[in-house]
Amino acid sequence: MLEKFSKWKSNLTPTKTDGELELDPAAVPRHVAIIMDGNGRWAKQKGLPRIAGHREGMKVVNKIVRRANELGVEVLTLYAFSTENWKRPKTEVDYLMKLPERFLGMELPKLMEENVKVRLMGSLDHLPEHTLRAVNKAVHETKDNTGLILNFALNYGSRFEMVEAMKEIALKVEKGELKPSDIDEKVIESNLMTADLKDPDLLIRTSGEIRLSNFMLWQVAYSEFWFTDVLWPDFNEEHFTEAVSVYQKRARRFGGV
Ligand SMILES: CCc1cc(N2CCCCCC2)n2ncc(-c3ccc(F)cc3)c2n1
Repeated sequence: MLEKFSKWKSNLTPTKTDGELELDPAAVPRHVAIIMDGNGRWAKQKGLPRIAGHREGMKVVNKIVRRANELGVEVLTLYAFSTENWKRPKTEVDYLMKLPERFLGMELPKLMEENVKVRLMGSLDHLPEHTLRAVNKAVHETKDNTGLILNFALNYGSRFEMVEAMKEIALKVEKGELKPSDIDEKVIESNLMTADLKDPDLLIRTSGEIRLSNFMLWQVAYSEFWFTDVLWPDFNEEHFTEAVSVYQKRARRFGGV
């Protein structure tokens, strides 16, 4: 089983340079979701504080958003902060909560130029006011853009999302808007935070961990998974292109249905 898993992991560096990877523009995954893992480990390996890894990781977000947009990806979901991350030291959480405004302060003009639409998913009401202000401003300013949907998962947890969906459905049954026999996959999906999005075609996780970590558990039921040992701060456009190339090869092998 272990060697089966190890097949999933790509090498530390792309097997080919970007120029050699042939991608089929008609078979680009519409929705790519990424668990951006390995920031703390990257910092530790370099003898730096953990926040240095998060800062470096934020620069990678920029590069991958650009590459995804270039390739024609429709939705890019990035797992930026999980419901479990609140357990980290306060100093680290405080630093993380400043990253959205730092990122948007630098990148929002370019995101506008590139017709990118910023979207959020998670329990946003628990975020600090300054974080909320920054992300809501970006969502508002980009709401009419029609290009790549950049979906940040902030204070997101899949089990919480599913519990909330079940509560909403139970309420609709209680109010007589729904019968229990009406409840099917479509009803559940329409009550999830991703109701307006297609499921991820490709899930990428960096840093060598082979786990979902309570991320989009319902939505990734049929997704292709691509795990890489590369730590997020070392992840680059070539790694992203390689993940898309591997996705396309698998799709071809399984008839792409
Ligand atoms: C709130 C925690 C957090 C952490 C974080 N990291 C740290 C963890 C993962 C690596 C990437 C850098 N980033 N990077 C961008 C954002 C961001 C979020 C929303 C938004 F609208 C614009 C940017 C971000 N947010």
